[in-house]
Amino acid sequence: MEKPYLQVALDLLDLPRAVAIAEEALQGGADWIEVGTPLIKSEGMAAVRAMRERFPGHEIVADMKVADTGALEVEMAAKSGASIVCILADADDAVIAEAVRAARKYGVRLMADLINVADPVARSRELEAMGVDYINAHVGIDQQMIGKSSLDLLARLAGAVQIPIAVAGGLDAATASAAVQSGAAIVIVGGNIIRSADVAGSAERIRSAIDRPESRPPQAESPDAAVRRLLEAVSAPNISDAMHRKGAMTNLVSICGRVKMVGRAVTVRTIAGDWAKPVEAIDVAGEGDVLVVSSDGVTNVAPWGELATLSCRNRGIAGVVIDGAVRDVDDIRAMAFPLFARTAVPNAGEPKGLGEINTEIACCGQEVRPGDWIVGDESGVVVVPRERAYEIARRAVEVKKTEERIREEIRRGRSLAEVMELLKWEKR
Ligand SMILES: O=C([C@H](O)CO)[C@H](O)[C@H](O)COP(=O)(O)O
Repeated sequence: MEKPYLQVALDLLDLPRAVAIAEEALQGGADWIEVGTPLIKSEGMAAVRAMRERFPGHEIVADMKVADTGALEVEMAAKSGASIVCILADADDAVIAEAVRAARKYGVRLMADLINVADPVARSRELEAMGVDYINAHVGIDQQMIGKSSLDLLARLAGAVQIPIAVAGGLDAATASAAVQSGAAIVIVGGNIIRSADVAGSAERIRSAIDRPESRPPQAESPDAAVRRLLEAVSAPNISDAMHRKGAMTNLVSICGRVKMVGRAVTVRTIAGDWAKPVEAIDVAGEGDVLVVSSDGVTNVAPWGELATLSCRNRGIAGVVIDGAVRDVDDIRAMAFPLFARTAVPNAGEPKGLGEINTEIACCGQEVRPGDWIVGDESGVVVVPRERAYEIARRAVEVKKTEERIREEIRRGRSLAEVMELLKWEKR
């Protein structure tokens, strides 16, 4: 079998950054350079021309995602220097036929992107018969965030076509290796190369994984464990960014300073400073849960203190959030327990049993339901709705990755405004 190609997808907005990142990726062993769809939308065919001029010896792939006017768009990309042009596999046959005619006329190859195709096997066969040169088993970035896998799509295509198959969608070294073992001839990687602080090193790791693929048994993981693992890897600000800057609780401080908290909510509504319900909720909560206590606006009485905290720690509870006051702060700090509250007061309330456990509550400006995910760190606390937890956790990981590369470019001497092109992207 021919050595698989590594195609780096430059899904960036800024051409000089894209050129610099392409250089580093080639140093790390990438072969083909993809001018990503976001780059084409931001910079147009100038991006394809620039890559052709800067990298004359490499295949330049223009990810046009052609949906209409097949001939015109293939011609534009070909005349700008692309050697491979990407079209949407789902485009009408009339578009595909025109794209194939233009590709032949201008001496370029066509890659059909299976993103969102209902019957990928049947469509791949049709595309091969129509003259498409490569099939791309691609799961798009938004689809990846809800758990769709490009490896699953690739597996469905086994033996379906004779033309080379590319694979794209969230690949890293381990999944790139698995893709090659499943027959991929071209491995396309975007985020896990271009957003890394060490682009050349990341490309190199993927290069060696595809050149010497290893079999690793897939790790079984429950959906809850996956969400927890992902949320533990990111910060509360990463999550807030992933939620379009929503979900943050207000006016809370981390009583123990530098602690991290991740868990599913057990909610408590307590009334008039009652501390019975919050304490009873400790026995309702399980290991890894977070108690979220709404205290009815009361801040002059503490429904929480050291003994409750100790009890939580014994049960393996991940943390506590109270939109009111706590006491015994010095003892709690000695335990370094994740406790978030508005303030501290010395007086406790009475254990009257007023309130409810595990009902929907309003707490620090957020609605919290039992089972929602709660993440806290020194920046504050965010609430992640349970039905979108996996997606938001995945998106937060992407936010963190994006920051890795930005941080590296700032370390190299550029300003944040320059890296982010703030002036260009101000809303007009
Ligand atoms: O084609 C892509 C996507 O639709 C954005 O344009 C990506 O290049 C492709 O998904 C590869 O990128 P990663 O998924 O980040 O590896």
